[in-house]
Amino acid sequence: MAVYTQVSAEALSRFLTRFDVGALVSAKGIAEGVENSNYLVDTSEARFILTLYEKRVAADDLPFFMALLDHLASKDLAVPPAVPDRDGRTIHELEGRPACLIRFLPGVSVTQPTPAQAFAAADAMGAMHRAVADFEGLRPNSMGLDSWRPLFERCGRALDEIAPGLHADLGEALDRVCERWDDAAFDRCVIHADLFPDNVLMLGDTVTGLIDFYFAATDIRIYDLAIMHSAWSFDPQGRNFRPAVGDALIAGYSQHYPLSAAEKAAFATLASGACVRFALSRAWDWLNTPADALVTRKDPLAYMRRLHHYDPELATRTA
Ligand SMILES: Nc1ncnc2c1ncn2[C@@H]1O[C@H](COP(=O)(O)OP(=O)(O)O)[C@@H](O)[C@H]1O
Ligand SMILES: N[C@@H](CCOP(=O)(O)O)C(=O)O
Repeated sequence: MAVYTQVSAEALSRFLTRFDVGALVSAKGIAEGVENSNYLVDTSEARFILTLYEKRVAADDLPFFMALLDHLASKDLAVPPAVPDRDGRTIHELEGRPACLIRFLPGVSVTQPTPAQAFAAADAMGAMHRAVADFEGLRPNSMGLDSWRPLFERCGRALDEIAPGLHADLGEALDRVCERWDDAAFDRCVIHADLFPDNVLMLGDTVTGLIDFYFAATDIRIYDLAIMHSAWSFDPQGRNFRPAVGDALIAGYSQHYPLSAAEKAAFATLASGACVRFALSRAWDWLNTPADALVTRKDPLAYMRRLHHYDPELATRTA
C-alpha cells in the first residue's frame, strides 16, 4: 500500500474548494506505489489523483517536478500535469504534507511486458528526451553515481543480514562501475530515472501515461534507457533475461536516438550502475522498513541477479 497520510473527507472537500473541479464525490487510497500517498479522487466533474509527498520527495524539488510535468504535457506527451487552483498555484499543503492534484490518465501498468509494449514505452521515453531539449529546469541527481558509495556505507555490514555476502558483492560491483563510468562521454538531459513498468500506463500496446517523475534529474541520457532495460527485460525476481524485450526497448528508443558506438560499448556499465543504484535503495529500504509495515519491501537481490547479466565476471555469492 502507499497511503502514509490519511486525509479526512472534510479536509479533502475543503481542499477541493480552492479549485474549479466540482464537488467531492469519492476518494480512495491507492495501494500501488511506495514513495508517496496517493488517492483516486472523483468529483462531480472529473477524476483526479491527489498526491501527498512523503519522505523521499523534498518540497523544494516540487516546483521543478511540476514545471517538468507541465512542459511535457504541453508538448502532447501522455504525462499528467498538476491542476492549478483558481490562483494558478499547483503546490499546496494538506494534512501537513505538500500536496498536488494531478490529472488522471487512463491505462494500467503491465507486469510482464511484451516486446510490442516495451517498444512503445521506450519510444515514449525517446519522445520525452526530445521534448526536454528546450526545458530550462535542472536538478542534480540525488540518486546518481555520487550518492551510491555514501548509501553503501550507510547500509554497511547490515547488508549481510539481507543475504550473507551482499556487502562484499555490492561493494565489488560498486568499485567496478565507478572504475568504468565516464560521466563526461555522453549527452545529458533531464531523465525520468525510474521508468519501471509500474510507471508506464498502457492500454494494449499503446502508452497512455508516463507517471511518477519524482526521481527525474539531469543525468546521462542513455542511462535512462539503461535503467529501463534493467527494469523491463527480466522477470520480477531478476532470474530470467528476456532478450526480445531488451531488443524491443533499444529499437523503440532508437526511433528518436539511435545508440552511438560509444553508447553501445558503455551500455552494460550503465545498466550495471542502474542495478547498483536500485539494489542499494532497495537494501536501504529493506533494512529500515519494519517487516510489519503496510508497504511491500522490494527485493534487493532481484537487482543483484540482474547485475550478473550485465557483468558476468562479478562474484556470485548473492545472485
Ligand atoms: N496521473 C495518474 N493517472 C492515473 N493513475 C495514476 C496517476 N498517478 C498515479 N497513478 C496511480 O497511482 C499509483 C501510484 O503512483 P506512483 O506515482 O507510482 O506512486 P509512488 O510515487 O508512491 O511510487 C500508480 O501505480 C497508478 O496506479
Ligand atoms: N522503482 C523502484 C522504487 C521506486 O518505486 P516507485 O513505485 O516510486 O516507482 C524499485 O523498484 O526499486
